[in-house]
Amino acid sequence: MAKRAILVFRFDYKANDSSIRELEELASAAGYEVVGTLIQTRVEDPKYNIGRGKVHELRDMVTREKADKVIFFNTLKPSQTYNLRKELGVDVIDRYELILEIFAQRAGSQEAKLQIELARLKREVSFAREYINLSKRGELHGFLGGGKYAVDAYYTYLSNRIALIERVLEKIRAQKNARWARRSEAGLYAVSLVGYTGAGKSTLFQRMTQESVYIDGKPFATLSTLSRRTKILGYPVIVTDTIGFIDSLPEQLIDAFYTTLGETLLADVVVLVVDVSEDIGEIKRKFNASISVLSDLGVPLGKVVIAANKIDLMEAEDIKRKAAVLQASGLPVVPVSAKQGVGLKRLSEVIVSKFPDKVTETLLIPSDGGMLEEVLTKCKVVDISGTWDGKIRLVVEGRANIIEKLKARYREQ
Ligand SMILES: Nc1nc2c(ncn2[C@@H]2O[C@H](COP(=O)(O)OP(=O)(O)OP(=O)(O)O)[C@@H](O)[C@H]2O)c(=O)[nH]1
Repeated sequence: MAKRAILVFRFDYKANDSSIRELEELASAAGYEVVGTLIQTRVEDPKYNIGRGKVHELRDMVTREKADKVIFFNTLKPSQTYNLRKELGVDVIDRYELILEIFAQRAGSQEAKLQIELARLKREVSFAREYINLSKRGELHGFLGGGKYAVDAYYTYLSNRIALIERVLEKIRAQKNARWARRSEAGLYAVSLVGYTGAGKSTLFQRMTQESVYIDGKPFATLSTLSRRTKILGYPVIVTDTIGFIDSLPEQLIDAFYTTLGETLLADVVVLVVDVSEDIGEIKRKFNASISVLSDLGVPLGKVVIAANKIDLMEAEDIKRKAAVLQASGLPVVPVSAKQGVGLKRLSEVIVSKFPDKVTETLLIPSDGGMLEEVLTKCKVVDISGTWDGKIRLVVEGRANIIEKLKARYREQ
């Protein structure tokens, strides 16, 4: 049975609907049933984050709705979490921990698991710091029980563990880079799908690779990077699906997920999937968030193609209007429906037009031996014919260095 959760929002000035919607989506992605929402507009209360009167209201709501958990939109200080738990008698977490819960549920690879642990530990460190400060000021009041010595020891343990995990992740990252280098050496162009969570990356990935990945319409369905080999208009390609972006993702989480997103740096083409069925305000907000993540990663915008997705849900006029908004960014925009397979040919053409170092060459290869198979896996064959002396004439397109190597191979034979 789904756990019952109450969502709490404290806004400084006025309520923000998209923040409310987003936390609801995150909570349901983590498997909670949202049984109540409490919103307050006021400055932060140091003890409970929300006002004391609201805490009483929240306690009544927890009892009435038989809630198991209270989830705060606002980042809670450890002492606030402690005070709220004591007052409410149920577990209290914030948005950061909720995202970690989702990540932990979806983590597949060793790398993803380590990244999540790292993010958790970093949060713990900031908690331990606050414990130390509170204990110095003599304000612990039985909070954490263990006293200053235990907290110091715990702090050291956390720091050592963080350093260790960072070293392991560094190694995994280096191995990945080497793998990518080998792929491009094998002639494969690399295409990465990126975008705001829920934009339809996994659906497009599945279309492009005709293989099934985990899709359930919930945020972060794709946690660890997924790569598949396929052909786009005849070119051998590695397509990679990446974790969904989310704006105002806590900075420590962005750090922790660098390894996953970092791969997009190495792609030849980055397809930014945007859900254009949403209203213009949402489209702009999510588009800007995605572009800023790409810039943070150092992805040159010249590599980026926008797939304006979910046009099956829209009128022609609306598609035009929204595509124009995205085109204002100066990036190429292709309207598509990943779900219904509309616009994918045009998308493929734009992707291929961005492949770097592309050359066309004619090769003459013997009809025996494995050479034909090798050529087929490494480049696009534009034309194929037989010669009078039993050889095969191939017109091929592909990466310049690969075709050079193939020609050298041929001369050797
Ligand atoms: N109508 C419509 N729905 C789509 C289309 N593409 C994707 N969807 C739906 O949108 C939801 C999210 O799609 P996903 O492919 O899981 O999105 P994602 O970007 O991979 O999301 P994360 O993995 O969470 O980052 C699913 O319910 C899909 O069925 C489309 O072209 N049209």
